[in-house]
Amino acid sequence: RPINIPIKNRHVFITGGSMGIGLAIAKQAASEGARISLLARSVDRLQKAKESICQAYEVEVSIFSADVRDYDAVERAIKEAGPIDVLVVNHGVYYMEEFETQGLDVMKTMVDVNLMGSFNVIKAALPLMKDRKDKGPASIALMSSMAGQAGIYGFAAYSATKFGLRGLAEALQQELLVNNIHLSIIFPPVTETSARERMPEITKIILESSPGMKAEEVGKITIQSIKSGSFSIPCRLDGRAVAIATAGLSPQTSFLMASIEVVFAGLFRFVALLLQWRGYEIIEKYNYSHKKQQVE
Ligand SMILES: NC(=O)C1=CN([C@@H]2O[C@H](COP(=O)(O)OP(=O)(O)OC[C@H]3O[C@@H](n4cnc5c(N)ncnc54)[C@H](OP(=O)(O)O)[C@@H]3O)[C@@H](O)[C@H]2O)C=CC1
Ligand SMILES: CCCCCCCCCCCCCCCC(=O)[C@@H](N)CO
Repeated sequence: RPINIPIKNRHVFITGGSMGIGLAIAKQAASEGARISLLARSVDRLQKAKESICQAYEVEVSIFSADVRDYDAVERAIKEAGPIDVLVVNHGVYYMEEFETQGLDVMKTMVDVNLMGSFNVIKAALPLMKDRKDKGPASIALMSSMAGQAGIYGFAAYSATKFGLRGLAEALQQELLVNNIHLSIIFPPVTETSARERMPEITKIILESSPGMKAEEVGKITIQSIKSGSFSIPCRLDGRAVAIATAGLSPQTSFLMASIEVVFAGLFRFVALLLQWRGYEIIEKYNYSHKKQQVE
């Protein structure tokens, strides 16, 4: 069913809100009159983020320093912040490398921060979210990635964590229906943020056809789509196409989008196969010209 989730005068709590996409989401929510809480590790960056929001908008901003891997620290922060109406689980780390050479310690960091960290945040926030004053429709939004809709060369471990968030969102939505809490999951393409982007050559070539987005655009779309209760949130036309191709058994709050998914399912599968074809061609050419062994 279609749903409306108000933002104005409500409490929006954003993990990883001190920079990049999280800060852009915070600024968009602030511009729409929300009370903001930010959680991240570096106090310095949190302070700067708070200043930059308060300079532009007259809203209350609270900051909390905690590592999402530390459940007790997360719980303390959330209890201090008070009942949450919109929880944006945005924190995340990414390291792109072939699975074979990437260290297990690096993979574990991604699992611990991206997946376990998200469990910690949601688990700590749920009791307070159920306790929210107005009992109006509330939201939990998870930050995935287009690499959480499709596996891409060099993203093996990262993709696994971002695919994981989708399973979490689909299952949790069924549990939280009774509490009028609505799940969203965002799938941005490569976004210009401060984070360093070292990646394999092949990954670079595959991503060449997908231009970068600005964090501000992702922030705008995220808040706008949370308000309209969208479950899957693609960020651009290409993302929309991938979302239709990978709709699977995910919920859909828009009758229009549901109809498009049903009618064009076959066509979008065809387009997906063309994309794979092109991707595999890139990989085969690269391997051939670098004289890597190739199985026919
Ligand atoms: N940039 C991109 O191209 C894309 C990014 N994404 C996803 O969007 C989200 C944000 O990415 P982006 O803005 O680029 O990232 P940034 O690196 O710019 O910001 C990450 C934020 O998360 C916080 N953070 C990182 N680790 C922890 C931790 N252990 N505990 C608490 N906070 C933490 C950081 O603060 P601090 O370090 O101080 O803790 C910071 O506020 C991530 O989930 C990412 O996977 C998805 C698609 C594309
Ligand atoms: C052989 C397979 C071909 C498939 C083609 C699909 C094309 C989609 C490109 C989308 C790129 C999204 C990357 C997300 C980056 C991210 O999450 C950041 N953290 C890293 O920059």
